[in-house]
Amino acid sequence: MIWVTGEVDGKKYKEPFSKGIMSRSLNVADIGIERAHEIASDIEVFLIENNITEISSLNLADVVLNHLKQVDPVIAGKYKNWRSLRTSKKPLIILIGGASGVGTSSMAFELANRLRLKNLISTDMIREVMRKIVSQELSPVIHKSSFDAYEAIRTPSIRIDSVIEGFISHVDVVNVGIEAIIERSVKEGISTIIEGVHVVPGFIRKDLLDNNNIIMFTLIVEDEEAHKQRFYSRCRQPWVKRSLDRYMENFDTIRKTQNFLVQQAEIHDTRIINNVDINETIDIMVSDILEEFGGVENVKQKS
Ligand SMILES: Nc1ncnc2c1ncn2[C@@H]1O[C@H](COP(=O)(O)OP(=O)(O)O)[C@@H](O)[C@H]1O
Ligand SMILES: O=C(O)[C@@H](COP(=O)(O)O)OP(=O)(O)O
Repeated sequence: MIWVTGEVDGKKYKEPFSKGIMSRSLNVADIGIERAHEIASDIEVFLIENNITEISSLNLADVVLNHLKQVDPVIAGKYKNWRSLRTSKKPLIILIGGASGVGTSSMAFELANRLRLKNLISTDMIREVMRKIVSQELSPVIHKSSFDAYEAIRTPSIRIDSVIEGFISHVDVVNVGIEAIIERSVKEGISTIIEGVHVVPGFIRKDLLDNNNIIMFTLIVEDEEAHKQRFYSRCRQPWVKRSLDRYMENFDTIRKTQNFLVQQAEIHDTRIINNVDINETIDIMVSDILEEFGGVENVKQKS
């Protein structure tokens, strides 16, 4: 048996070396699960051949890194960045926004798996809690969807486009919940992914964005037909209760919200990803995250 030792809050721990845990951590460097298993086995053989029965997690990471450098320097670089990210003193907060149907929940789930993050929050759920607290009379817009909130606007229209006005009023309320989750994640030191249509560039308080390891993505589906197709595929799943007709009837307003999200992302320098291929989207997100935070000690470097 090979033991891996470590220390948390001054307390020492010891656990058996597991090829499963190691290959999952290697997968973060984007090498595929089979290759990750092979490398984990190679590392085990190396430890056995060198009569190592106990190794600290830090030294183990060095063994892995040295091995990866011989196998593939690019993978070694990604693994190194990932290690820095894991040892960062600030939690990582990933925000994924995009109009209804573009794939924010699917991509957030995939990303959580890839980065081994356990805290995944949907803004639809934040909104649902808010709906129980804030009556329809007080805030009619949050009792609607983001794309038809304009139907609930009571005040005289102040913007040329009422759909966008409704969208802004709707998001503005849910955004309070998003900020609260960011604050709590920072306070507790928990890395978190927050996803949904309510993640809009320019809405989240600047001080929160500036002082923490926060990265935001705006997902889009450029092609209209492909975007429609996403609703078909979502509604085909037997457990999904949302009606396809409702999204098809509101498709034009959903596209308008997407245009607004793109505008906001451009103004606020947020990465826009055309979410066509799942793997490509994940690769872009992971590489942006590693690039932005992989090499830093704790807080994002400001230019
Ligand atoms: N890159 C992609 N390629 C193909 N299908 C996708 C992709 N991203 C998401 N989907 C599918 O599109 C549908 C809508 O995705 P979902 O994550 O529910 O969107 P959202 O949360 O943004 O409304 C789902 O059936 C999902 O499996
Ligand atoms: O408000 C909105 O645009 C959608 C967002 O959810 P997703 O389609 O992104 O999951 O919520 P809905 O009211 O349709 O349940």
